[in-house]
Parts: sequence; C-alpha cells; structure tokens
Amino acid sequence: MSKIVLAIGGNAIIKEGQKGTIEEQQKNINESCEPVLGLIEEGHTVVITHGNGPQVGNTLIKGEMAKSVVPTYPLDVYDAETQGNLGYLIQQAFKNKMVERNINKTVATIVTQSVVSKDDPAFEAPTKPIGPFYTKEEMEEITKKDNLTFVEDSGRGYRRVVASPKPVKIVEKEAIEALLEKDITVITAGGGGIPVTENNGKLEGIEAVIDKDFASALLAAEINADYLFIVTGVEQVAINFGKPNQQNLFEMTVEEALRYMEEGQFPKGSMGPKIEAAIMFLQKGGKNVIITSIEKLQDALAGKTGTRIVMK
Ligand SMILES: Nc1ncnc2c1ncn2[C@@H]1O[C@H](COP(=O)(O)OP(=O)(O)O)[C@@H](O)[C@H]1O
Ligand SMILES: NC(=O)OP(=O)(O)O
Repeated sequence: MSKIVLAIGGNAIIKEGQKGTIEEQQKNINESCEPVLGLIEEGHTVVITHGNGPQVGNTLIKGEMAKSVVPTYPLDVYDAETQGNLGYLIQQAFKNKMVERNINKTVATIVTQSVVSKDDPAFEAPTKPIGPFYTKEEMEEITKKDNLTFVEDSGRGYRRVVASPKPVKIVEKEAIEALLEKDITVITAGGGGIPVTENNGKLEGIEAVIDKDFASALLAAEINADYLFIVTGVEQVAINFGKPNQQNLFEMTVEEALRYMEEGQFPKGSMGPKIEAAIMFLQKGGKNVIITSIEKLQDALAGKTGTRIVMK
C-alpha cells in the first residue's frame, strides 16, 4: 500500500462563480471526500493538504472592510485562520463519511508552519492570486482607490496577488509523522503552511501566502511519500490550454515540462507552480507525481488518466 500526499486546490473548495458560502464549501468538500475515501478504503495512507487562495483573500477583504471597528491582522494570521476554518470543514466531512462507511479512523488537522527565507525574491514581486475573481472594469475601479496588484488568472478574471515565497522546511513534520504512525488521517500544510522565518531556531510570522503545491511537494519528499497527487480543476495538464488546438498530456518528462514552461504554457499563478512543484518533488527523490481532478483520482492512480511528470 502507498503513502499518498494529496493536495486539493483552494479553487476546488470555492469554485468559479461561487461566493464562498459555508454551504458551498461544505458541498464541494463533501464531493471531494468520496474519491479520497476510496483510496483510504483500499488501504493507502493519505495525507491531505489544501489551498486557501480564495478563502484567505476573502478573509483579508473582511478584515479590511471592518478595520474601523475591529483590528486587522497580518496575512500570516489570516493564513492560520483559513487553516483552522478549512481544516475543521475537511476533518468533519471526512469523519462523517467514515462513520457512514463504518471506517473507524481519526482525522486530525495540524496547524502547520512553513519556514521561508526573508530574502526570497518573491517578496519583491507578488505572484499568488487570492480572493475573488473580478472583471477588468471592477479591477480598474478598485485600483483607482487602493494600491493593490492584480493579475489576469487563466482566462477566469482578475485577482489580487500577494507575495508567495518558497517553503524550505515544514516545522511540524515530526508531529505529522507521529500521527501517521498511529494510522490517523492527517490534514496539514493548509494554504501551503503559515509562512514563518527562522532565526536561531526562533520562528516569526511573515506576510505572504505560500503555494500549497510547493509545500505539498516538500512535505511529500520529507515524509517519503510514494505519490504526490496535485488535485485541481482539470483532469489533465494541457498544452495550448483553452485554445482550439488544446492537447491534453498523459505524461511529460521534466525536460519537456521545462520547455513548455519557457513557451509560457503554464501560467505563474495557476498551472505553473504545480509543474514546478512536481519537478521539485522528483528532484528531491520523489517517484510518482500526478496532476488530475478529484473525480479522476482513482482512475489516475490506476494509470488510466491524469498527467504524470517523470524524470526521463
Ligand atoms: N496548461 C494548462 N493545462 C491545464 N490547466 C491549465 C493550464 N494553464 C492554466 N490552467 C488552469 O489552471 C487551473 C489550475 O490552477 P488553480 O485553479 O489556480 O489551482 P488550484 O486548483 O490549486 O486552486 C486549471 O483548473 C486550469 O483552469
Ligand atoms: N495557498 C494556495 O496555494 O492556495 P490555492 O490552492 O487556492 O491557490
């Protein structure tokens, strides 16, 4: 049986066109649970990580809108809020489904910190899209009033961007491993982990949103996972995505992936980090990395679909 790190995108929990109500998120999470439970029932050890892009952006907006009444918090604290909030929804959904299926397991969320370098060049150039999607007109209206940076996000609209440094260490790794030893289903590294800097062993939060794909790749390598699954809105990675000549890929070598990246096939705020994270996992000694949709998880593990990135 395999140890699988499974990264669920924040955009799978609040889908395009949705406002992000709790009911919407619960429904989406419930739907995501089913195929993952299939893997658990087959006897695999599954570690669940998740994004927080839409959620942390919404939390930031709430904080900004309420600032005349209550204090605002730094972004790392909002990352922690979304870890708790989403971890709660995910662990409850999994537990309830396990009860329905007579699976006797504990599910637990770990508040996870990811160490980043304060010298990471990412602090100079924000790339991580968060919060809602805006039309061009809405985006222009906002930027007239506030000094915020936006990018066009894969044809889906404009989104605010924030700094997204690379994680270099998962602080709670031993706690994760201890829970896995006890056969507990672990939800961790939510939103890529809360970004912290480390100075002589002392940790301090820093304002950013880490890409959960990088944190998942790092975690998967550090805990020697057999598989890294990057679960997102598409069944397969494509070249010429969204164009009439779109071509879905079943497998791509690192060399091909790097060439496509140079051609601009994988945008920075969406598919780009997933490909880079897949390569990072392989370069750290990881063996199997698959990008697919939640619905196709089991088919992808069985080799029927998904996109595998391989060394050669
Ligand atoms: N080359 C590509 N192949 C497939 N999907 C792509 C490609 N380029 C951009 N995308 C888009 O990127 C999305 C994944 O990014 P995103 O939604 O930001 O991730 P997440 O699921 O982690 O929230 C896909 O669902 C798809 O809409
Ligand atoms: N933190 C993060 O990577 O979130 P998304 O998956 O929502 O982009």
